[in-house]
Amino acid sequence: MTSRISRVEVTPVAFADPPLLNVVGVHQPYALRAVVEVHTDAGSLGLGETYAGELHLERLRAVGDALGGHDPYDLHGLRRVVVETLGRETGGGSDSVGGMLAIDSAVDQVFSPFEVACLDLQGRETGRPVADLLGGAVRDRVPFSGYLFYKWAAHPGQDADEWGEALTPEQVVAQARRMVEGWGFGSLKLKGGVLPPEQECEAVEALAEAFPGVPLRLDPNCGWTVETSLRVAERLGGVLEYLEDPTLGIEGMARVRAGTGLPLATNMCVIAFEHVPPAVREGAVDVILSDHHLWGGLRRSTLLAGICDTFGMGLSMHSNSHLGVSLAAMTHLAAATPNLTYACDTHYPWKTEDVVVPGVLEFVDGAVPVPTGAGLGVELDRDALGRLHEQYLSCGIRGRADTAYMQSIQPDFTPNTLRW
Ligand SMILES: O=C([O-])[C@@H](O)[C@@H](O)[C@H](O)[C@@H](O)C(=O)[O-]
Ligand SMILES: [Mg+2]
Repeated sequence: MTSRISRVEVTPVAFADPPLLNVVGVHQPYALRAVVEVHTDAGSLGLGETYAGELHLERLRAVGDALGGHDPYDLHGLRRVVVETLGRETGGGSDSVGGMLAIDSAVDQVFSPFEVACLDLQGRETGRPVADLLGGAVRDRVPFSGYLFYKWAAHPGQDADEWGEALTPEQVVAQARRMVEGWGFGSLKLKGGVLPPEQECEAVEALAEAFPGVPLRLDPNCGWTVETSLRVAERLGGVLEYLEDPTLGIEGMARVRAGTGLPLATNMCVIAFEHVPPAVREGAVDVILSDHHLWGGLRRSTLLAGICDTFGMGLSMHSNSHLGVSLAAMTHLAAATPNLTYACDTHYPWKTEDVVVPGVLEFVDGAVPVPTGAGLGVELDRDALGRLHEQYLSCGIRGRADTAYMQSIQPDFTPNTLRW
């Protein structure tokens, strides 16, 4: 008899996050995630992980409540449940919601952790790794890039963390050294948009000198005008593997791309399927950063990969602060995506706490060996889940608010978007 979903648990957790700086402010002392568990009446379990802002949690719970009796192998039906549930929540079916973008994007984001959990469950039941359910692994290890951030030594009122301050080129190089020595990363990405572009160029040049031959990326999250982007592209043309989101919007990116031979990548102007046609038409980008949390799960991410392939665009992978369930899902997806040839982003080295049992997800020479166990190959550490849930309840943070947190420390701060 086909097993049916009997119970869904959505558990928000908070884990310690260092004061990483970006274009809109600084990371709060805790990052939030939601762990999704899908249980069946046959005793099977599947895991997913996603964002944990309050509205998103509400939507996850509404969908979770609607999933009782659903066949966990029916992923198209699962998507219909998400569409119907969110449609009801916004006062009608998605067809009656004007604009579509918000609702469609919400559907993808809410669908994603349930899809991942159902694939994990299917893998556990069939004894196959999730990569096998996505067409099979084409690589047995997935390279990630070391993700460097300008940062303060500590959150206000706390002792310095183990990474220390990184505000100068020398400190950025020291941070990179720690990443390379600790995790073996063979490529590096610097989060920019924090300091004037000349200073960020100096940091990249210092990295190039300290790590000859290592592919480098710079991502100012639209901190620059088109003119500044072109100036930076000229200066760093021989140094960067790609420049990520130097400026705002498809049109702005297309203007930069028309003036440089340096490949441009994005996780900001192409974040949903409807953005792909205008981006292709206008020649806005060379590389799209996929993200299964945003693009509607693992199978839709492989659809995006096919589209990139068709249009001759490169494919890389985006990351936000995340835990081990997501790292496992990212690794299976990347393993089963032939044209994902760039090292993937991950915030994983920045966290000190996790919800999965340690030992499966290890970085070896900058890559994560694809878990070979059934499903995602990771197990929940129930004590850790409980502890991080308690931390969520007590920390008072209910959504990501980098700008508000920065303004609580520097009241005159305004986001650096298009500042330079
Ligand atoms: O964690 C951060 O501060 C990053 O800036 C993140 O929010 C971005 O979404 C991301 O890493 C990116 O590549 O743009
Ligand atoms: Mg980016």
